[in-house]
Amino acid sequence: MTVETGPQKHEFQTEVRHLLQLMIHSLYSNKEIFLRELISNASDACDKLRFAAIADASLLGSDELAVQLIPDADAGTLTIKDNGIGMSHDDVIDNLGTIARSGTRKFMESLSGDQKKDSQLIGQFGVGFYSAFIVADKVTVRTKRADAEAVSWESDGQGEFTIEPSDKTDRGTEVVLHLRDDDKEFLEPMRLSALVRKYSDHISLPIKLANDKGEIETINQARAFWARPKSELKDEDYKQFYEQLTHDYTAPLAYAHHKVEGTIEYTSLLYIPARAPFDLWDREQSRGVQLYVKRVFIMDKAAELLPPYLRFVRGVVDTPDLPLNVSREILQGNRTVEKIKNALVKRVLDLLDDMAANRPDDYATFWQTFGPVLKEGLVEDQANQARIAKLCRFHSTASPDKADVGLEAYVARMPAEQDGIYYLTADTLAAARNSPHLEGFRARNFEVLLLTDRIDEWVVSHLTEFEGKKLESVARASKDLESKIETPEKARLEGEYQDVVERLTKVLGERVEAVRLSSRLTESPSCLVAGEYALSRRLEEMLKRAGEAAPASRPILELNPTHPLVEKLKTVKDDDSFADLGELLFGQAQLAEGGQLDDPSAFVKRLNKLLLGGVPDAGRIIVG
Ligand SMILES: Nc1ncnc2c1ncn2[C@@H]1O[C@H](COP(=O)(O)OP(=O)(O)OP(=O)(O)O)[C@@H](O)[C@H]1O
Repeated sequence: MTVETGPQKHEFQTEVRHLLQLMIHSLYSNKEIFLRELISNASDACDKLRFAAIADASLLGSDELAVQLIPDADAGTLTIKDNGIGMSHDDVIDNLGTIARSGTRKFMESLSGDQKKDSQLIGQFGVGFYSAFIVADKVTVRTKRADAEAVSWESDGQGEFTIEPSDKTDRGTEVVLHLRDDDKEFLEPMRLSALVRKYSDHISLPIKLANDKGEIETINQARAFWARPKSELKDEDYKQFYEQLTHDYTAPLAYAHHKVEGTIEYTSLLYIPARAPFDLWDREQSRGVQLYVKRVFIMDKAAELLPPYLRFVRGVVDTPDLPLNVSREILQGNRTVEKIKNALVKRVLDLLDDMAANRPDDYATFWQTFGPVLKEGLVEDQANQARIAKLCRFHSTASPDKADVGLEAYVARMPAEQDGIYYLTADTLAAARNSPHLEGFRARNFEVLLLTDRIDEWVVSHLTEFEGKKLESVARASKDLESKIETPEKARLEGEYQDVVERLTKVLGERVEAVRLSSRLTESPSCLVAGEYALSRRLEEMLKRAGEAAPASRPILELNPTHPLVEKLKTVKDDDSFADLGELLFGQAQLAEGGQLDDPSAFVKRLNKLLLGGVPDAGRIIVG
């Protein structure tokens, strides 16, 4: 029997193979980013060690945590060495052979072929290590955890990797890149220093490199960025730190840096990004700012420091007022955390107020990207509801193409005789713009907000007034609206139509609560409105589509007494013809608001009958 010795062979997970191929072929003109990714991993590894050392101080020893770059011109290798947490045999297999992240597939789907954009995606999806293969045709990783045997991992990035024991004795990881012939530039110390300053200057860990005289120097700033005085920092620095923090290479829209001393002490540096992360809508995804306690990294996404509706905010919070061994459990319900959180919410809202007031174009970008998320705050954060409401922007009949109408501006231009803030909810902007419900409001020059986000229906059920003005749906039978749309002819028309209304109520039976004349319509023949206390029609429709049992409320059918089709009803004596026309008016009212017909085929049959000349012809039927 032979005992197998030497390196163990493993195959890469299929996805890793694809990823490697994509990476190598799509990023050759932006090669340098590999250094940023590997330094970032090394720095994370040191953060992890520092964190582990909170429970076991012996881990830290006397060494300063640092990253070292070691170019070796003779061997043609560049080594990125750290004395961080290191990896065990199993860690190596898990981390450097598979991609356990759900983000990977999305990453690959997001690759656009535009190298600049694609290189920016890499860091965001947690696939940074593999960028080593952009410049290396072989990568060797030697690594050791304090509590495990050292291992050596090696691969040419083709489909397999090997693992074997290593003689490394000190804790940490060395990533040795066997540079391709074309990529030997990354052996030059000048080039390496320039790259570190470009990408990694604000990593709080020292990054070291030997100079021409062989002396080891720190080549970056190596100080916690947020702990530096504001006066020392330029706009550019804030942007660079943002890139390092988020791997998002689109400049942020705004940032705020504060040092607070008083009953609670903290430093916060908060950013509003200009673009949404791919998982913004995934409510399961972790989110939040980084938490440090006395400069020691504690956790990456401390969700407790900001409410969910501000989950787009990125940044860092550093406080001496929490214990170093703070866990997520301790964060929950902690009073210090609660206080910091309230203060951070104010800071973010201040930042947004300022942007809205002084930089409307940036604010428009913000709103387009994160508006629907911020709106959740109207529901979630009662205490700040009024402030959030001011920050919201909507489409309206006065601005149908751009969501740029704020409630303050709306109220400021309301005509004297208007006293509510009117809105219409619909599935699409097109449906909203063309809704028959708007006709009467347009005719009277009352602006109507057009709400088409899924969340809007929920929002208006919580935001019931703004600056003392009630928000009112135009698709609701509010008495208030009724009185406004009164016309002098109303009584006369009502007399004229009494018979039609009675007959139609009989035809439609259980399906409607009532039939009545409308003066909100000026062009369309009919529309449906919800009773004053009923669920909104759209909410009901949404619940129905989601398979939920919506409390069955019946709509009110309103008829436009000046429309020829409605006028025709008065003259149709034959009951069947009357029913046909009545059903069609009811059906089109359902369709016009994006609803579903109860019996579409019957509707189509009736429509065809009328198209083929069966329009209840008053003359003929009277004669008949
Ligand atoms: N120098 C290192 N020391 C210890 N572990 C490392 C090191 N480099 C990589 N790893 C491990 O390998 C994993 C995969 O690294 P990779 O760069 O592909 O993704 P990531 O670092 O998790 O994601 P992101 O780049 O978004 O931070 C890391 O999560 C880490 O556990």
